[in-house]
Amino acid sequence: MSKVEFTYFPVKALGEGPRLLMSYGGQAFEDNRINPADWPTIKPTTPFGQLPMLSMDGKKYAQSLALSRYFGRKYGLTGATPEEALEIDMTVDFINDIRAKSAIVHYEKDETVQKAKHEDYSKNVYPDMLGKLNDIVGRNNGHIAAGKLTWGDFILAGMYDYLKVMLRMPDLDTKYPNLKKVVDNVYALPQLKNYLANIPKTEV
Ligand SMILES: N[C@@H](CCC(=O)N[C@@H](CS)C(=O)NCC(=O)O)C(=O)O
Repeated sequence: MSKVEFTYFPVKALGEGPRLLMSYGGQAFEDNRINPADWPTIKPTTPFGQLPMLSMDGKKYAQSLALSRYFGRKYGLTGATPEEALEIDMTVDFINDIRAKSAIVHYEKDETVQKAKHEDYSKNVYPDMLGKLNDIVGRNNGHIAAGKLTWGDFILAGMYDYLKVMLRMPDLDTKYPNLKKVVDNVYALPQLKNYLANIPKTEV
């Protein structure tokens, strides 16, 4: 296999799941964190005009969840049965739904509308979704599905700090404590020690 290069912005967000998974699997990769000022030049060279992107064996691949599922398959993290794989997929999709809801608020340009949306979602949307996710993790032994470590745990762990910012919920750890358990379980994996010791600390 030729050199593997992973390209994303200098944040965790949608890139950290795949980065963590590659590190877990011992996959050497060039961790290309681009300067946002260079994005307009890079954009036309990507499969869908978006990042993250994985370059491997002369091909370019995109979509953070497809990349993560691919590494999950490679490293035996997709569950033991099609039903376990389904359970992982559905919970990852749900996490992504939470992220998408928060993005509706976060990227609203009108400040007054944004404030109103944030208040509405904080009361009527986030508690239900986060409560459900918290309960799922509670039933799965500190994991998002199948009662064990799967690629989906890496998605939640990689996105956790970003979610806190997007949800404007600095107290996420204490409000929905099971979510933090998933993060802690992933970040305690010995396979990640080297990667975690060497990444920028301030980014989300
Ligand atoms: N569904 C895609 C979404 C990718 C995406 O929205 N990427 C953003 C950064 S987080 C992006 O490339 N934005 C720049 C643009 O669209 O020009 C994935 O999960 O990879």
